Amino acid sequence: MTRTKIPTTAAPAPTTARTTRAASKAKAMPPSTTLTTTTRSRKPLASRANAEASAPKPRKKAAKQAVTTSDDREPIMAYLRIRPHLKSEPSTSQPYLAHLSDSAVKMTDPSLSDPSSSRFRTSTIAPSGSSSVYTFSHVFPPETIQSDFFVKTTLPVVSDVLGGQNALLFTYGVTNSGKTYTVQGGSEPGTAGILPRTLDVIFNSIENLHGDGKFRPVRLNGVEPADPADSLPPRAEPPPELASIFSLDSEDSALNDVDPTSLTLDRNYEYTVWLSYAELYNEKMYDLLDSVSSSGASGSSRTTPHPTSLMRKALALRSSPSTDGSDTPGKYIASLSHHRIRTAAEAKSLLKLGQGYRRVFGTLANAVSSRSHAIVTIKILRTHRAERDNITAVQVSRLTLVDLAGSERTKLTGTSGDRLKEAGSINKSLMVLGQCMEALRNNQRRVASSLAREVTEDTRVDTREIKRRLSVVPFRHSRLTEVLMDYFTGDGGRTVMIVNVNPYDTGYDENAHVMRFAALAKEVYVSPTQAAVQRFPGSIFNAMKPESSTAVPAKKIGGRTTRKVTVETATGPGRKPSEAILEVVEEDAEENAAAREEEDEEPINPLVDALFDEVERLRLQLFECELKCAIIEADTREEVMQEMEERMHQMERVHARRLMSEVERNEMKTDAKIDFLHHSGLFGSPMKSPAKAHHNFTPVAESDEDQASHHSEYETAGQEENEDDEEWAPDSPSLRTKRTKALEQKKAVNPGEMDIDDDDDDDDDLLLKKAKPKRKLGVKHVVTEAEMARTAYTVEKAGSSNVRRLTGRQ
Ligand SMILES: Nc1ncnc2c1ncn2[C@@H]1O[C@H](COP(=O)(O)OP(=O)(O)OP(=O)(O)O)[C@@H](O)[C@H]1O
Repeated sequence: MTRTKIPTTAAPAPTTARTTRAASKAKAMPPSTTLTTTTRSRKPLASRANAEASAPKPRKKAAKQAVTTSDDREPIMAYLRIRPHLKSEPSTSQPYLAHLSDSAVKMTDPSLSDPSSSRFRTSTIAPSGSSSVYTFSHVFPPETIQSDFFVKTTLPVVSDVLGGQNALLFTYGVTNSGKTYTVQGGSEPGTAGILPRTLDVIFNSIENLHGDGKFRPVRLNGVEPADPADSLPPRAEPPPELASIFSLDSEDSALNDVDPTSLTLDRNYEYTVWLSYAELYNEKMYDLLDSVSSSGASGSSRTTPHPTSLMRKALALRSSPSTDGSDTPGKYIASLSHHRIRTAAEAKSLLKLGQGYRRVFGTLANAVSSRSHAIVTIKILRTHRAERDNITAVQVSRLTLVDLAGSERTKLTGTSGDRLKEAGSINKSLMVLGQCMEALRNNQRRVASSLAREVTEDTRVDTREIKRRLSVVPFRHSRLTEVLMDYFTGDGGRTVMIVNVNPYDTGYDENAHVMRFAALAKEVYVSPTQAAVQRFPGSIFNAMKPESSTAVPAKKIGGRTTRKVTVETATGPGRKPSEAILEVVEEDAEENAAAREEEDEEPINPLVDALFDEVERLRLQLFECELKCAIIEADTREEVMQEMEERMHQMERVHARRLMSEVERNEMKTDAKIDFLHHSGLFGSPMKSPAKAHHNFTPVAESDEDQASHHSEYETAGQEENEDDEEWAPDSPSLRTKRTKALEQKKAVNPGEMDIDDDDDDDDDLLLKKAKPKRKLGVKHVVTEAEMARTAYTVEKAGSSNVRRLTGRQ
């Protein structure tokens, strides 16, 4: 195995930790400015965290001098990863995301090019424009391989953590966009995700630098003496009944997929690595490595249902005490188990076990994809070799990796009932995360503009005035933001956001929201240089009780949710299907809410809290209404389209029939006229006697057979057309008979005079009359060849002009 040696950042001197913290606090301000603070006032309400994150604490004097340029602050790093189109998925149209450059993408609303397409749209909110350009720290095209992605996004972070800093890395994106693939990886060799690679790099780097594990991490940043038994993983395999139900396969190729990268570390230090794995499901925090207890399967037959009881407790969040050597307003998950790991393979097995439990509970909840946020925390305890027995010299750094659940597409997944509630919880936590980002960014901007005014106008700005204008950052309105808040308040360390997007078949609107979130997040500034190195003064440490003795409630806690679920076991070829009845007991986390409130240093304002709850409730309602509207809109559009299409077809058929009958009628009329002229002897031969002329005229009124055939034709056409059509059909049999009768009467009254043309009110005949003056029968007249040709041309022209008039063509 070849290893790449990469030098890591130099370890910060432990003695500077406090100074750096203070400086970092001041750095949680707008880009390029910072303000040194010396005092810490207590903040009212829930805004304390916000104020600490964003508000400057200017000294009353020399505020101007305190404003200095800072180059060590950076915005949240935002990386975009575009998911490739999978062969297993149906081929779709072009992606709506175009890769412009290494840092920019263009998103084009597909409904603009294909208005009938509804698969992309789930919202009735109009898009802001036809296309938008979004910029990121780096954009990774679909063909990016896992190792390249890891080196560019995560390796620097791992280096920081080994160097004594904290870091947060989280993935954000809609369902099916590739978040889990990015974090955990695929099943093919070489497709390990950033989490297993991180473990590989850590253990490659600390080879021969392992500490003896005398101390273990506790709370957010604390340490305590380790119990020798605690330092071993609790169990390497899941309970047998769960393994049989869900076929957890230990022969996973992902476990053997090892990243060879190694970082160069300071060899004066010894390291121990600790792992915890929690999930946030329905706004409740669970320990995935220590929260499932199983009473063994009682049934002996595989075909008969056997009861299994699964119990897990929701864990509370508590404020990190300042005695842990940090005044970071952070929260930690009380009673979350930390497991010491010695090899990367051990860590991967533990994670696999946790994923198995996550999958178990996810399956019990009928989830088809990750419906919970997974939080993996790797803590590294570093001790100088010269002080390996001194607990006060232990430094703690942590890397938190969060695989966020995708936002639910209610329209496309038909979410309802419990699923809607679950989706509501996910959306709530993601929404609050977005709100926090927005509030932090706005606060930082306000502070920046106030300080800029102070510098340019050389006037002192009232600090209280600045604080008043800062908005509350609602960290406490979701467990997710609560547990991550110390990263966003400026003290946490480097924060990396990975945005996953599937530009093929997921909701355009949802992806547009994700992009907007990313755009917002990368404008929030954090302090990557803040060393989370902790040194504990002996007096402080001795005054503290171990977390395990205070945090773990010994008594049985009420308020549990118990439900029975029937699960069909995994079946394979030759295996009979079997069922298992699982009793799932979930302790209600609300039980601990009172204790949680007690722990908070200051009570929250109930009015503000209630207002926030109301805002969240209304937003959720708005979201649901939008989805309902989208569904109704889509259905209505489809109905209207179908109706319109049907009408258009009908009109097309009617017009086609009209046109045909008109053309036929004109042809017949023209033929009849020419025949009439022939029979009346006007073409080419002298006019015969009037009696003969009359005799010759008669056949023009068609034979009975012809009349019958015409009659049936018109009847058929008449059935299909409007009644009006019959009126203006001048050659209808009835009209023809009338005309013949009138002609005969006229002849009887005045046999010497008879018009050749009797259809005076017809346009065509008018034209014909113009071309050919009336002639009296009995007058000897020879029609010349030129006259005949002119007449034929005029008749033809009249017929085609009629056709043009009907079809509307020129
Ligand atoms: N970069 C990639 N290369 C190849 N396949 C990928 C890639 N990203 C994702 N996939 C595949 O796409 C599918 C969905 O990915 P994944 O499960 O990671 O999505 P997700 O965002 O975690 O979804 P959910 O939030 O519902 O859990 C999986 O089959 C995964 O293997």
